[in-house]
Amino acid sequence: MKILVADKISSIGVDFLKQQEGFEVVEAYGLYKEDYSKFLELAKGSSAIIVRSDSKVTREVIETAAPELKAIGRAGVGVDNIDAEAATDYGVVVMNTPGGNTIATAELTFTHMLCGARPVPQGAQSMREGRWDRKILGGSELFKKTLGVCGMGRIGAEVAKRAKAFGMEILAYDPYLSANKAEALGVEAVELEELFANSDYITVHMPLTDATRGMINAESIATMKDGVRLFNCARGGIINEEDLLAALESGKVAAAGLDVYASEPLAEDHPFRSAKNLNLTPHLGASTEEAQESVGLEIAESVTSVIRGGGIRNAINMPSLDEQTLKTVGPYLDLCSALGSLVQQLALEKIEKLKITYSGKIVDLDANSLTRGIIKGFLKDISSNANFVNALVIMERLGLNVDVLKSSEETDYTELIKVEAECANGENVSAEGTLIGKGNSPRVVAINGREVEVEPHGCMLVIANSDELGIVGKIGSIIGKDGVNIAAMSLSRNEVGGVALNIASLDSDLSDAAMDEIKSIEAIKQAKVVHL
Ligand SMILES: NC(=O)C1=CN([C@@H]2O[C@H](COP(=O)(O)OP(=O)(O)OC[C@H]3O[C@@H](n4cnc5c(N)ncnc54)[C@H](O)[C@@H]3O)[C@@H](O)[C@H]2O)C=CC1
Ligand SMILES: O=C(O)CCC(=O)C(=O)O
Repeated sequence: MKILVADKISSIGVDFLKQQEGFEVVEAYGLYKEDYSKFLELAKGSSAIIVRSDSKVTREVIETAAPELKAIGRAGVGVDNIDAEAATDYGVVVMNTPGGNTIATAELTFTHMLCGARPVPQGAQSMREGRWDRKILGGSELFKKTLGVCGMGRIGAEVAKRAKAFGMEILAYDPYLSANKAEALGVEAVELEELFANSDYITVHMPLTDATRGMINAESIATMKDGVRLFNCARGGIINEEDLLAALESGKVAAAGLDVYASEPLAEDHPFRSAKNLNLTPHLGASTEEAQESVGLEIAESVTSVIRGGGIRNAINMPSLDEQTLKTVGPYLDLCSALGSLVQQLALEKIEKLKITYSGKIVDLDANSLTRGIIKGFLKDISSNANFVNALVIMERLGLNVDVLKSSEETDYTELIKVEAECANGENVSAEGTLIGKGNSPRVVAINGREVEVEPHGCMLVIANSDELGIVGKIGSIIGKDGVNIAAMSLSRNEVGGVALNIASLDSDLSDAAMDEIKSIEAIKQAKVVHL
């Protein structure tokens, strides 16, 4: 299995990958920018692609690597360089490593804040240039100043903790910040306008989204204190670059520090490079030994786990599935897939909606994974690449609603999964199943509400017929004549002389001629071979 490491990650991560049996690790640092067609050539057939922020994993890259591509790993937080939608379409898990570079980025932010308060970079530069600029390089203190933190997530919170140690007051703006967390952090949660109006220092720590793009611009800067200091170690574009330049020029903004830019790398002749009171770093937030070791190893482990069919952690395009959850839901997944596939194959009309009901002790399990398992099975014969990642998206694209219910109603089983398909003609097709015995064997225990007991795998002949004498014999002899062995048979009927349901598990498929003969028996209402 080829693992393409497109950006330089820590050698600990690369060594971990190289130690994995069956992995061919291809290191292609810088190739994305230097020779894109060679990069695409290398991407072809990769099971995983690992990046930091230099290489982009676009739809074209994903299409090129598909269908082998299973995982895209981002050694870092921001996934703006990965087309997650395309990855989902192709059933590829996208994972990042939140947390691994939090401290590194919080510390760099604080470095920028300190350099915004005291002109250390300017002082260092003047000393290199042989000057002694004591008189013009005065600064101010962080102590007793107000810091406005926009985005009180992992990094924002770490910055706030450090600011408190420096004796700063902290205002926080984050629409998703709970009152409890604000209290625990000792920060005052406020609206954005209040933060802008009352802060001496403002730092942003949120992703670049439609809501955050240009959040700090000429208009909002005008509402800030004169001499405010601005910092961005999150994503370029949150602070409007032209407006920042103008505000630095006018002195409205006394100092600023940036680690990230609307376009990276920053152009050689970008006006930022000569702006006064502006400290720039080349996207160094995560560039500490510790952070890189942490995210490099973490992403190598996460990618390996996904490729080997293990737990999925920190996935951004599907719910993560830790080893423990996987262990608990694992035994149900074959059953789920079989039930989904069964209703899809048994429906004679166009299906308009799926209804899934979980009853009994299963309601405590991770329903999302089970539902994805059912839908994956449902889509088996509809979409060639349906998997856990893209199952829900494919259903949405097909316009098929999925209702999920957790029921407290008692059933004959300690746990029961029921999958019902509502068809265009108003008829429902349903299959119910459970796990039995110590080995947690999957069993289909009802079809269309009729009790059966069938092991759901291989070839199954499902027959509905009017309950008449000798039908089973007739069917058996046609199957035997066709040279097919019946492994098991389950019979059920609603009432004597009513409608009977026969399910024959077959060792191999029936010929068309045998199927025609079965269908020609007058009492047979429906006969279908399903493959699970
Ligand atoms: N400079 C660098 O090298 C690095 C930059 N980053 C960037 O820093 C940013 C923050 O990272 P983390 O703290 O790890 O992420 P996080 O997900 O823990 O925190 C982001 C916070 O932003 C908040 N938020 C979302 N939309 C918002 C809005 N419209 N207004 C205000 N707040 C909003 C969220 O509620 C969340 O609390 C990300 O953009 C990440 O890509 C992260 C690591 C390194
Ligand atoms: O990999 C890097 O150095 C960039 C880190 C970053 O921006 C992030 O994790 O969001």
